[in-house]
Amino acid sequence: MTQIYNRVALIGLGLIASSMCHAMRRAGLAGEIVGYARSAETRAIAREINLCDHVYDSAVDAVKDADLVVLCVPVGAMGAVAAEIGPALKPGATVSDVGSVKRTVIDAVAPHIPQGVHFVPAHPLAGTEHSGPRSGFAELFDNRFCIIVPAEGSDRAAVGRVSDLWRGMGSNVDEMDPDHHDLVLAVTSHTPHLIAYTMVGVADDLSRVTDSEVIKYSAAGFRDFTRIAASDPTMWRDVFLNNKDATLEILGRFTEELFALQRAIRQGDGDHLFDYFTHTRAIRRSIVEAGQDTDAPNFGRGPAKPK
Ligand SMILES: NC(=O)c1ccc[n+]([C@@H]2O[C@H](COP(=O)([O-])OP(=O)(O)OC[C@H]3O[C@@H](n4cnc5c(N)ncnc54)[C@H](O)[C@@H]3O)[C@@H](O)[C@H]2O)c1
Ligand SMILES: O=C(O)C(=O)C[C@]1(C(=O)O)C=C[C@@H](O)C=C1
Repeated sequence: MTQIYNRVALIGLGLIASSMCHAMRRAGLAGEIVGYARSAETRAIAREINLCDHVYDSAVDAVKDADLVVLCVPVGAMGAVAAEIGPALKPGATVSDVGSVKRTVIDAVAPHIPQGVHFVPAHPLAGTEHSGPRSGFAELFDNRFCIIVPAEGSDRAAVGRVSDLWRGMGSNVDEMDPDHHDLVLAVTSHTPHLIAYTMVGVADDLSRVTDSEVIKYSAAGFRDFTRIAASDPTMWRDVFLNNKDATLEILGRFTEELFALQRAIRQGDGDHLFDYFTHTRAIRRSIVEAGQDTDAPNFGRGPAKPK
């Protein structure tokens, strides 16, 4: 693979940024990778494990000479980071991000991108429940989608280079508009996380269960279903605060379906349950066949390292 950027700066050095470092190095996509994280502890870890070629103590210093700057912070922090680095960006550079929500991130970041700098928002549909600079691995993006969300009138050459970078890191690339992205992700990612967090909360409410039995008898169902509830609370707080309308819409639909199933159970309506499960099983099986599933490489199988 050939080098795409001379110098890439990653702001925020957690799971996604560290995986990008490993994946870019694996394919030789960047001449130099530099980084910045807000906390001194994260910067120290990044230096200790040689995550980047250089870790700066300020975001402004990190982005100064970068050809590509990728914002890898929680979505609620994107606007403030963009405001800080905006004046230091090199003319002709590209700013991208990896945020899980696109509309509010674009609205928060775009006003801080100076004339002559390109903005190409992106979202890799790949992650694990782990976070921090030690949790990344080169294969995270292999065979996963990265959704590019270019603004109308974006420089196509800049969009093309960001797309090539993600392809070089192993991803398949698609483009979407921001509102459609946020609705799709509300169904496929955001609401499932909320429900998983809730299921753990329900188990915790039954303290008799949590005290010992949830651990002792934790069946594969509970474990599989709630793995994602171990994910970072800051990241997920920000996702819900920034994708309010779409997640509330999907939650409303989810609740309606749940009530219908609840009624079927109360009324002993086995036909309803059977038909519903038959239909949804077929859909779930087709997802497995399409490869967008836990059977796909590395889905949720990052190294189980603490933050
Ligand atoms: N984890 C996933 O599964 C996943 C998948 C795709 C996209 N994303 C998105 O990627 C982004 C990063 O997520 P992650 O999983 O790498 O998180 P993470 O918690 O592993 O890392 C976040 C990093 O940002 C730093 N940070 C937080 N606030 C900051 C600020 N104001 N200024 C500078 N640095 C700051 C933290 O110190 C940390 O280093 C988020 O926007 C998230 O929505 C996450
Ligand atoms: O596998 C996981 O742990 C994830 O939650 C990854 C996941 C997802 O929901 O698929 C989480 C958030 C993202 O923005 C993209 C990917």
